[in-house]
Amino acid sequence: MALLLGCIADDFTGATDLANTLVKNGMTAVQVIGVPSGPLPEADAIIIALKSRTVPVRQAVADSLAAAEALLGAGARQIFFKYCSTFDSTDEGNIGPVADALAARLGTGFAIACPAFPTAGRTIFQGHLFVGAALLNESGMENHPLTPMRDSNLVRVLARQTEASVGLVPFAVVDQGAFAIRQAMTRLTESGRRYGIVDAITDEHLVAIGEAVAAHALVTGGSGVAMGLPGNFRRAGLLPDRPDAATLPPAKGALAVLAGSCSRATLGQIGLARDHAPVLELDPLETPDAAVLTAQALTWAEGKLSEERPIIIAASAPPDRVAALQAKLGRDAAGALVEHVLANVAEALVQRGVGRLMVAGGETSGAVVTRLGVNALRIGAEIDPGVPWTYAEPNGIHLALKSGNFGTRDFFLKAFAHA
Ligand SMILES: Nc1ncnc2c1ncn2[C@@H]1O[C@H](COP(=O)(O)OP(=O)(O)O)[C@@H](O)[C@H]1O
Ligand SMILES: O=C(O)[C@@H](O)C(=O)COP(=O)(O)O
Repeated sequence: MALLLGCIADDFTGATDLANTLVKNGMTAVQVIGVPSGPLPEADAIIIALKSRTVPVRQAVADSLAAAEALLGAGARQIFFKYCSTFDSTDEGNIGPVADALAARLGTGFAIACPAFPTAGRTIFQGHLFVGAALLNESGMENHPLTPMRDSNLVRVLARQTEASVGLVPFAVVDQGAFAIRQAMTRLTESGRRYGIVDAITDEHLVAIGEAVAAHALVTGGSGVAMGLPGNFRRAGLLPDRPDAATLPPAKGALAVLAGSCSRATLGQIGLARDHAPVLELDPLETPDAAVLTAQALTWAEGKLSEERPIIIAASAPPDRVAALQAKLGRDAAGALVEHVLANVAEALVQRGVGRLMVAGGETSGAVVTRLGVNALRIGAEIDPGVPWTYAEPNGIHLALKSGNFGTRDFFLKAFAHA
């Protein structure tokens, strides 16, 4: 099986989200953890999951270029740079600098930037990103612990992260389909734009955008716009029908949820789960000590592990408590403390028989998956848009990596009905 699409994702939940979209649209896809040191697995699409969303710019660029090299070396025909559907980044980056570096490596003068994901409520109109009915900067994302998003105008946000000039392919063009989009991109290129934010409100728009970028060396965006890419390979006769792309080995072992996301969605999911499953809420503000918090969690979990009902351990907190911990320790140290604790707990729980583990939060998932020594994730059935169960290799456990913002309120409970 020849590699068709080579993907670089800036966090681990995002990588799973993208892999899920590609599998649903008929590609086999494997998520590889970190820049691979050996040969890549066989698949139509490989998604290299990096933890590059919030690291220093220079490291994000170096890791992304190394990932691109591995994918190109394996024969990838197109490179997809996946970032968050809420465009999570800071004014320094890392979306702009990584896109710049990949564009230079691939020798391309233009790439789209389209994080839209209408199924999950992310739409773009006149360059402004909406989350449901709210502008990005009024959606709760303005309080994100690591990447607060305080401007919904993506042309402006991306322009702050790159020397290159950024334009817009507006709704009125996108709505006319692939040919019109292609013409608009040509006009942008001719007027010196190196990036085009592309409006999209429906899946039909995303499919048309996907078709319009068939010949692009580099595509950047959320998982939504990837839904149009398998069709390009199919039309080119490169992708056969793959009816069972999402089958995993049977799941076994005890159930657990670890939550490090402080998003509104995750806080709501924990709130609902309290009535149905044992929930431990860690308090890093009261006890900013990783060893003590880890011990608290493991003592609490004793005797509670079961194959029927998940235990839930959460560090998640509302914005005022997150801000208080950050004021005490600094933003990065606060995040790192909680990630370290949840990685410790994950490692110990797996040693104690947890075989089906849900992790809420992208950075949190990065810390947990790295600690567990996972090399690759095979993609299984979807629980909610953007979140599939996966099978971790070589560990043999089932993992679900939930973007903080994704999932219905009963997500933690219904997830295990699929496991
Ligand atoms: N109580 C808390 N105080 C401060 N930071 C926290 C707290 N709980 C979690 N965090 C940190 O917040 C960040 C959440 O980011 P992430 O896991 O990517 O979630 P999301 O998917 O919602 O973006 C992580 O770095 C996590 O360690
Ligand atoms: O595109 C998305 O929204 C997700 O795939 C994603 O990137 C998740 O990031 P976190 O919200 O930090 O988990």
